[in-house]
Amino acid sequence: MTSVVDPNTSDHETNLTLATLFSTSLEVETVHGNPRPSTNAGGRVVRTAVSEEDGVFLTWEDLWVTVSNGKNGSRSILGGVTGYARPGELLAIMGPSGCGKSTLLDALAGRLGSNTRQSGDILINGHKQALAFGTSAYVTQDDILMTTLTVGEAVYYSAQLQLPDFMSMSEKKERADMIIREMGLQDSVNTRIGGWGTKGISGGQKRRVSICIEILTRPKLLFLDEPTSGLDSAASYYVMSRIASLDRMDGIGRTIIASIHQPSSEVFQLFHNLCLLSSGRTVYFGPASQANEFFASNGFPCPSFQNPSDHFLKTINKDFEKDIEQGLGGGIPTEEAIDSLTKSYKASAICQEVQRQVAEICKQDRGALENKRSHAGFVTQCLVLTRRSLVNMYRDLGYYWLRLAIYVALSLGLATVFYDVGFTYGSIQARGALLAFVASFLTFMTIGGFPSFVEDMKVFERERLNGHYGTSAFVIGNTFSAVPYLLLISLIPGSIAYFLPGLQKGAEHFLYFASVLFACMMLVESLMMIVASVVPNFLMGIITGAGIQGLMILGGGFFRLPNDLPKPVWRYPLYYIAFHKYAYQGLFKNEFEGLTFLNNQSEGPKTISGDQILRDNWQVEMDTSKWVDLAVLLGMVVLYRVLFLGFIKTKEKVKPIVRAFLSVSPKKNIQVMVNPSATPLN
Ligand SMILES: Nc1ncnc2c1ncn2[C@@H]1O[C@H](COP(=O)(O)OP(=O)(O)OP(=O)(O)O)[C@@H](O)[C@H]1O
Repeated sequence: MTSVVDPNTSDHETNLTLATLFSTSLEVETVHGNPRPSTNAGGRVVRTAVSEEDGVFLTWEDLWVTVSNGKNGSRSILGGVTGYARPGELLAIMGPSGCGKSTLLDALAGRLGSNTRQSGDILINGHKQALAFGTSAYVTQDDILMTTLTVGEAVYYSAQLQLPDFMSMSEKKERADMIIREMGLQDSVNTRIGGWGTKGISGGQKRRVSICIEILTRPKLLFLDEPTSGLDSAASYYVMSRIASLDRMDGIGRTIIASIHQPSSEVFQLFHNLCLLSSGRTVYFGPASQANEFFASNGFPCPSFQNPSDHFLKTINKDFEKDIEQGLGGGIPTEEAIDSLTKSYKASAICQEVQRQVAEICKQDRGALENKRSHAGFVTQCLVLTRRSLVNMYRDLGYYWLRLAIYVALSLGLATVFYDVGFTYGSIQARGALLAFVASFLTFMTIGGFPSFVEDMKVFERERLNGHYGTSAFVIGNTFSAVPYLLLISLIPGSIAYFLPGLQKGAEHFLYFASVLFACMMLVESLMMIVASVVPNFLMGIITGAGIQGLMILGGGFFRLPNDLPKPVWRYPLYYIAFHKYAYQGLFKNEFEGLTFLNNQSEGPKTISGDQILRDNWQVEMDTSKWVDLAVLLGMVVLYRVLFLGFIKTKEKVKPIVRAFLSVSPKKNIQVMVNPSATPLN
């Protein structure tokens, strides 16, 4: 087996060869609006004449990522990988499934999960800098999109949110239309994206919508995790060539890093550099055009008529060891082939050149990358998010319409059970039970919207990490868009449950009743949004939300009267924290104040005033008016929303601190690795 470095070549000659090797893939071509990919007649990638000045230089050196294996210690996912990405170049990360491509992208983009540990240096323009929140754009492997929107709406709303205010609406729309056309989605502009239960566009089209949204602002640093999955070979080629040609739009060099599974030979020619991984180890990092030669010189020549990328992946895929041993690997076990390639790469001049490039990039001081991208102003963001959320809520049957139908059915049930309660002594208990049911159970059912909240949170997290808008704008948009729907639910089912049983007459009394119902539903929604931001899982979130509400209902002072509540915990502080306390007391005052109840006893009729019932039966605090209770409820709505905002902001702030805390020195990592088969070569 021969190495790519000829031992007879002098250092000077080696450097010259490498200089040629690295520059052959970087021929400069000035392009005049040519939409074709930047390959020359020989099929070799050429670099367009772009400015590197404003571009982003990304380097990573000896990067390790490990995850805890519970009692078994740690497992390394990435083992000491080194590389770089420069403006005007497209770096492709390839390797068998599970080799660590997404992990490398996540590490570079600063988005590793909290159960991982990272070490090594990742520098942006030679500086240690936290990415995310707008410094880069990342098209993740999952397409997290608002399923109710059409392709056109998704991209237009995104354009309005991301593009700066100095661009007019028509300019923003023009940019969105252009990107939609570039990604070949013009025929699906009016098709809904679709999701669970509703078929919309195909998986490949969703991939392209995700890419459209992230390239709208022409980010300087773009990460793409499998951008071509679900696309046919022609679509893959066009999508990748559009991505590769992003530079030409304004002549600024873009740094693009994409993980890719099965590039056709045409797509392969678009790559400037190739990073080939196997079990987290670097098998090859260098010019894509030289990878074939590297494999051939190490005894793995690409058979004629075979796509080189297929050949590379077959050579280093050990997941199907038996088949490969029998038919494809020429008798050499894959593990051995990988070890040999990895060692050969480490010893090669290509590897040395990569390290030299990394050191050179780090030496040049280009200044840290600006954290703030110019995007739409705060007011525009709030307005666009409110409008988008209103449309989403209107079209998502599960968000409010199903709830409205169930509320109508339930209020009809209440109306029949409590129909015309009258003014006898017996009606006192009936009125109390009816009001408590409304304040507890009708509001409790708001948790039915939780799956939709979780979907909203997922979209928010993706857009937020990519810096599309701020957290406050999201909370405001989400709050205001819910108002009309909750008003509808408070008024329609509310009036059925109020008038048919014959509760206290008068517009003021009904409006108060509907306002309390509205405030309670807003509160439960806010509570569930807080839960969704902490527990983004349907089942666990619903159980958590239901549990919290169950405790508040118990301590609210109806099922056990206030004076009978056990003092520790239940009376102090839960009774005062539970919004149900204010809802029960407000509704009771609204209902009983001013009414008189009659008891026909044998010794003659006896009356009892509403005030007396409030004091003696329900133990209501009579020194405050019902309006104070409503004001407390509305104040709680604001407080819960502020808490929601606080939770998201704290999560954003705490995550990088936890990440930094978990990043330990490489040596420590090597020591904790217990699985020798996963130990990367040094
Ligand atoms: N946060 C994590 N916790 C535990 N294991 C993880 C974590 N992240 C990644 N892994 C494991 O690391 C390995 C590499 O995962 P990664 O997603 O990076 O692979 P990949 O090359 O992108 O795969 P694919 O091409 O199939 O998407 C997998 O075995 C995966 O299970």
